[in-house]
Amino acid sequence: MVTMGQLWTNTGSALATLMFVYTIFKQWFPHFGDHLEPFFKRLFSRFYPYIQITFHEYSGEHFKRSEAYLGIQSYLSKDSSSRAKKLKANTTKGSKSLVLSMDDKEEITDEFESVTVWWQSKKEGNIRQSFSFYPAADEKRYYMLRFHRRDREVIIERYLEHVMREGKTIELKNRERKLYSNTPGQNHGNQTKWSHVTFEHPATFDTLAMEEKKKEEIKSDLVKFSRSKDYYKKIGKAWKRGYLLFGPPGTGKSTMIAAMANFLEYDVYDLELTTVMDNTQLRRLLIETSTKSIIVIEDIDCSLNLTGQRKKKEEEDEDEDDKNTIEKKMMKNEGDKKESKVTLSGLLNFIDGLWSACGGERIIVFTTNFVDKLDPALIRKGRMDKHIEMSYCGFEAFKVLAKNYLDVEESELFDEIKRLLEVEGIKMTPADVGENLLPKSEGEEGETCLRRLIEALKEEKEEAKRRVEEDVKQKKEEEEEKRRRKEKKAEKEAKEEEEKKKKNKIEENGEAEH
Ligand SMILES: Nc1ncnc2c1ncn2[C@@H]1O[C@H](COP(=O)(O)OP(=O)(O)OP(=O)(O)O)[C@@H](O)[C@H]1O
Ligand SMILES: [Mg+2]
Repeated sequence: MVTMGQLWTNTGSALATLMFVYTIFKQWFPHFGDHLEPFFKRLFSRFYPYIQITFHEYSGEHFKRSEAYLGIQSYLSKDSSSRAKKLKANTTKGSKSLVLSMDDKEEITDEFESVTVWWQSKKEGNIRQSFSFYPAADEKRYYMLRFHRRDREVIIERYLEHVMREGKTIELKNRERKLYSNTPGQNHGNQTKWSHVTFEHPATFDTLAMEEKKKEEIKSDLVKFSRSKDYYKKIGKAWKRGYLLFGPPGTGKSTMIAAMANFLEYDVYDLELTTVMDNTQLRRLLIETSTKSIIVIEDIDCSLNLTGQRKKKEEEDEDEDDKNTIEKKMMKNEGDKKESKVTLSGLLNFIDGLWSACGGERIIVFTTNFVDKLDPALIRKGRMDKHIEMSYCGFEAFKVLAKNYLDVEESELFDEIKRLLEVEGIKMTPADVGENLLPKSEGEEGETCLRRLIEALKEEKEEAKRRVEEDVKQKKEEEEEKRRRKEKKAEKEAKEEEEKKKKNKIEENGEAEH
């Protein structure tokens, strides 16, 4: 009895012999071979159980490298570097490291859902006679995927998508990240355009001085967001998330943005609203941003520089309600200034209008020193989904800084610092703490730096006391001034009233005489 395996082996070797004979035959009788070729192909495909798909490096117009080819190259780079025997190393534009891929004519296998596939890197074209460093123009490279025809469904429906998705992820990981800023271009009239530099900020969540719990919460929020493509699709929401970072200057708002970008490996778009002419330009800038990016608007409360005008108005009308909303600022901006006509509604449209959904995965971060000044419409949940307060340095945050700056994790001086920060409640920003901890000369001891910090904290306490006293004094003076003005006003009004009465009396008397 012949087993199935033996049958396949026999058929395979019979086919191979037939192909060999056919090749010889074709060499001797080239014209006759043309008639037989379709027949042989049909015969061959009936018994050959594999399917092949080729992915050419250049396909279509414009001599652009095919996305599929590049995706496969990235996908295979992770496996080929450990499995293939002959590798090619390439630097590609915008990539931060070498990309290893298998060399021509190499083959590796891959497994997916218990299905085995074979990838081959191939090259076709004329063999050159002369030596040259450059590839021949007629050399064509391609990847060939081979799999059993019983696995057709798995491969076509799921494996190829998996390869493309993984490849894209590896490509994105390998790319050099960029920091974009919008500057008015000289060649484009007043149009503002994105220009970029390589993003190389060293801040990470490890170096960020903040309570561990808060840090972990933000990190898991970011991770959850970046993995929620399908979830956002399911609930019908654009795949974006808004963060509002607020707190006094020097508490690490900008540093946090850099840490977020490094953590998620996103690009950063630093949007300067004051150079944006109008809502149309704002929209255009948004459309030009790429996926996997953080769009940052720093100091949103003073992005549109109108505080001067606001002050004038306040001086004229003292009793005016002190509701300093962005909308008011922007409305005035629209009327008085020619430079920027970005309105609150334009900005809101930018955040959650239809345009914000193009391109996918984006984080929008606003920073401000004065959260109370912002219009509630701007910071409501859904627009700014997560509000993060960046505050003065606590003991836990100090420990992170001491470790980063001085490599000190324990010291007897820590108790005193803890007392000053927690019991005395001295407020010092992480920026100032860091400055005090920074060794000022080569070989300065960690202990010296810690003592300097203790001194600075004590000084800060005195300074804060002085500030409070001054504030009280100033408030008193202001109230006194206000009272005086009110008195003056009342006096003036009484005087006017008296004069009015006098005038009326004279008129009445005059009429009586007539
Ligand atoms: N939480 C922090 N962790 C680590 N370093 C910090 C932190 N806060 C501030 N720093 C240090 O202080 C410097 C200033 O911080 P940063 O620019 O992030 O403050 P900011 O809150 O953005 O201030 P501003 O409101 O003035 O823009 C940074 O270079 C950083 O080294
Ligand atoms: Mg900042």
